[in-house]
Amino acid sequence: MATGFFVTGTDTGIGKTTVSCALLHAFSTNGYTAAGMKPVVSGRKDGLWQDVENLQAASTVSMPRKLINPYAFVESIAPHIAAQQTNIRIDLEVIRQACEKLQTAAEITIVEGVGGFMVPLSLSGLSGDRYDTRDLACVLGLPVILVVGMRLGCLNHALLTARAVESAGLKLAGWVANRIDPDMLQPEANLQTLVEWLDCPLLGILPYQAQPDVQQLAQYLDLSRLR
Ligand SMILES: Nc1ncnc2c1ncn2[C@@H]1O[C@H](COP(=O)(O)OP(=O)(O)OP(=O)(O)O)[C@@H](O)[C@H]1O
Ligand SMILES: C[C@H](N)[C@H](N)CCCCCC(=O)O
Ligand SMILES: [Mg+2]
Repeated sequence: MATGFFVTGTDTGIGKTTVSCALLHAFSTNGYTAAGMKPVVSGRKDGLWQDVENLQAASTVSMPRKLINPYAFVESIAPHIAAQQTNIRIDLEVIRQACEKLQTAAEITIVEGVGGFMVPLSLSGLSGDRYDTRDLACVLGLPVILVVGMRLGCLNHALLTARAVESAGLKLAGWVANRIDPDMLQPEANLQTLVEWLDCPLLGILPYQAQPDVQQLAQYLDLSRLR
């Protein structure tokens, strides 16, 4: 099995952190040491970057903040715009080295992306200067786990993302159905569609929980299905 996974999703706010934390718990329940990483975060609330806090809390090893989260921006905006505003260049090599250190400290590293799979990270979008979260996943060279936030529109987003992962030359290790919308119509038919159309294993179906409990949600994940 791989020693790390890059967790991407169908959008921002669809459960990447929730699933990443559940994965960390699932791995630690299975006897692995596990470290969470959020290379780039934007959006500080009440003095905290909640994604980083949650991943840190779900990890079994204690690592320096700078390694867990090399880049943190205050405003809740696209990271390359936040980077531009603060004159900070997101350096993929810095992230790669931090990830490598986490990987030597823990048996499994779970890296949460930012937003969806093709979020700009470079300061400039002019051709030649461009890189995004897909390039980050490639630099880390980790197999990808796709979190699908189950709501109307997710079929298109999930299939586009799977195609982008594959055309980047990365392995899709599995996908997770996260029931974020309790009122979604035809959830089973949508789920079945993705089972048929996504060419990677379904690792679990996480139920809707008004107050998500990542330790409980971990029980819905079957790590033995990871490809
Ligand atoms: N299974 C679930 N049931 C109910 N609510 C959920 C579930 N999974 C996630 N949520 C809620 O949805 C919101 C977004 O989840 P989360 O922060 O994990 O998304 P994300 O994809 O990591 O977002 P971001 O793009 O900001 O990193 C949170 O309020 C979270 O508690
Ligand atoms: C602020 C939010 N929660 C994330 N941290 C950043 C999401 C970036 C999305 C960029 C985009 O695709 O438009
Ligand atoms: Mg998150």
